[in-house]
Amino acid sequence: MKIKSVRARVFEWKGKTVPPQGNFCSNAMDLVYKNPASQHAAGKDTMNTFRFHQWTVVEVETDDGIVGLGNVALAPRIAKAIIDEYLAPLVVGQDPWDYEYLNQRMYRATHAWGRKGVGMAAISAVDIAIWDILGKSVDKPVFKLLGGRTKEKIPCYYSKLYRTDLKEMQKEAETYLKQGFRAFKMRFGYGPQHLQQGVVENLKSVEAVREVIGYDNDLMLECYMGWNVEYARRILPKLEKFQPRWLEEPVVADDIDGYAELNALTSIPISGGEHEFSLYGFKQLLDRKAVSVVQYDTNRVGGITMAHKINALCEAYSVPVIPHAGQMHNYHLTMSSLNCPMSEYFPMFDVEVGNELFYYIFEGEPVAQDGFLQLDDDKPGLGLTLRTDYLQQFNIIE
Ligand SMILES: O=C(O)C(=O)C[C@@H](O)CO
Ligand SMILES: [Mg+2]
Repeated sequence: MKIKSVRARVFEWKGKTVPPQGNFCSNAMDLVYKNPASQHAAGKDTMNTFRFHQWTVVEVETDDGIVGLGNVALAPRIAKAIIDEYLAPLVVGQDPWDYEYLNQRMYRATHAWGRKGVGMAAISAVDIAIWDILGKSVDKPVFKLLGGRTKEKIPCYYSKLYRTDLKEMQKEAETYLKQGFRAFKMRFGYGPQHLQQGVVENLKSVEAVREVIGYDNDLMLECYMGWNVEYARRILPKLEKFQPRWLEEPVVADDIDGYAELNALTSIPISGGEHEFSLYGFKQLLDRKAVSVVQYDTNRVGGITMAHKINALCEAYSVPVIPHAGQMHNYHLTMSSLNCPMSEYFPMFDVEVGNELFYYIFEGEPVAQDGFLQLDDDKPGLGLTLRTDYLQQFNIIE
């Protein structure tokens, strides 16, 4: 079997989107003041540069007609250009079963500029499509090629609770508590630039959610790189009483020493990894004890080939892996490793930040039942197909 072609298309959502609400989500751009001289990169809402209403879909076809589906959501147009220009020529004519060779070929050929960020995300999309082909070619789900079923079903956590009105957040938590979720991730809305009032607001929001879900359910806290070490040093001790399962991405991904200091500071585990890339990136995080939970995203980190290696590395360090965002490319890694205790889960919503877009492009994503997800032993490959019913709401760039 040989790879015959690689097709990368950018799906640009032109449908309805939910406008920014409240303080939504602290993030890295919060620490950059709005310069009146020019349009702030994030426009009105600082989360703007992190919203992604496009997705690049990759279809790798073999000479015997198998089509593998891959995807990338970071800088989709740039990722498409990288795939068209650099990656496709490296894999066309090759045997998809040589997936380690092909992953290394793409990683090394683009190493001068692509070892972090969108270069690795583009490689991820091609690699995911290759694994879809492998599963389809032997009529097995991808997780069966990675180690098989390690769980009867996958526990998942409800992930949203962006910082809007506290009563709204409590209603949202109540709704999903009633749907059987036993773990919840909420977002802070305030950071250093909001001074002590912001600290008070952050603590109030955690208290409000804890009031609804109680203390016999997991609560995770998301900062999305919106703090700095000084601010985190001040607020973390105040958060311990809420017993969070982890606090996520307090500072920018490059501040590994900052992560390590905060991870050792209190009883609250620090998590991260959705903005880290390659096996070596995670070795660095583990060697420096920067995180207590690893959260790579398989469509960013270097694909299934790379994520599978990182799963093994994290197991050796006894650091659990709970991949970012849910989505099928991550669920197969979680199902196939005992060191992956649960998955993140965004139910299908109106398009807001962009994580939801996956549901509007792909058919086959599992729907959580009572806080669990199931993968099908008899669905070959990733178990995804392209939807047609929302196609009208996308601009598609070939
Ligand atoms: O789901 C996450 O962990 C993310 O970082 C998504 C982003 O929307 C902010 O939470
Ligand atoms: Mg996150």
